Amino acid sequence: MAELLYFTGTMDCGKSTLALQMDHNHKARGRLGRIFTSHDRAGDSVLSSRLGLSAEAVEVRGEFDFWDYVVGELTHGGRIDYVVCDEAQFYSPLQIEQLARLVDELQIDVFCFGILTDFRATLFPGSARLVELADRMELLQVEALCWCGERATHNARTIGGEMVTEGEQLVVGDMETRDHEPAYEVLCRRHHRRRLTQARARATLSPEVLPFGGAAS
Ligand SMILES: Nc1ncnc2c1ncn2[C@@H]1O[C@H](COP(=O)(O)OP(=O)(O)O)[C@@H](O)[C@H]1O
Ligand SMILES: Cc1cn([C@H]2C[C@H](O)[C@@H](COP(=O)(O)O)O2)c(=O)[nH]c1=O
Repeated sequence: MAELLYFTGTMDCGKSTLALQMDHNHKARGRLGRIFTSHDRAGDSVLSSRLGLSAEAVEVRGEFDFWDYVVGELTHGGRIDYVVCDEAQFYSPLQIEQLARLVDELQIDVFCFGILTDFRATLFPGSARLVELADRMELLQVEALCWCGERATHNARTIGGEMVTEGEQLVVGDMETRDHEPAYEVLCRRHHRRRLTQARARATLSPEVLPFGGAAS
């Protein structure tokens, strides 16, 4: 029976790597799939992982219709056994519903990967719809860590190391801090609530109370 699966976790916990591995494993068994993504850091129409792997992908824009795309491919003689959908938090609720329809009506496996919540700890609309519709959700096993050593559960947006809470929901970015440019840092809930980023902790806490001797980079 086909399934709609949602693999989720914070930023930088290995979701895109797993997406590429899932594609590889299914392909290796002769199954045919398609890869989709949206606003990948590496650019348009590519699914990239921080481990250096990448693959061509179909870019999912606002008007993109998964049902029309797949039916079009099948009508023209194509075969699709599964789809891999990265950065699924950026898909619209309607697009998530189209994915569920592919599972139910065409028996296509749908593997989605994405973060649940934004920099304000609010669900992305696409992620919320996935939580509502997925057959199963899996939290990635590789734990991204907060600077304090606890499991990171939240995504913070930073500018110059300071956490910000104003701005657009969608701002493509990575974990390295560059002057005046938005970046991201993963934190435990306690430190996300207190807006205590690594830079702020280093500036305000004495080295004795910082974990790892204050040396975490
Ligand atoms: N130099 C490295 N050596 C080993 N693992 C790394 C390295 N750089 C990144 N990683 C791993 O890659 C993960 C990020 O992978 P990625 O698939 O890009 O994450 P996500 O899609 O969840 O943001 C990190 O959590 C880490 O485990
Ligand atoms: C928290 C948050 C993240 N984003 C963006 C930043 C990245 O481009 C992606 C997440 O990619 P990853 O592969 O999971 O690292 O999402 C955003 O636009 N808004 C946010 O609030």
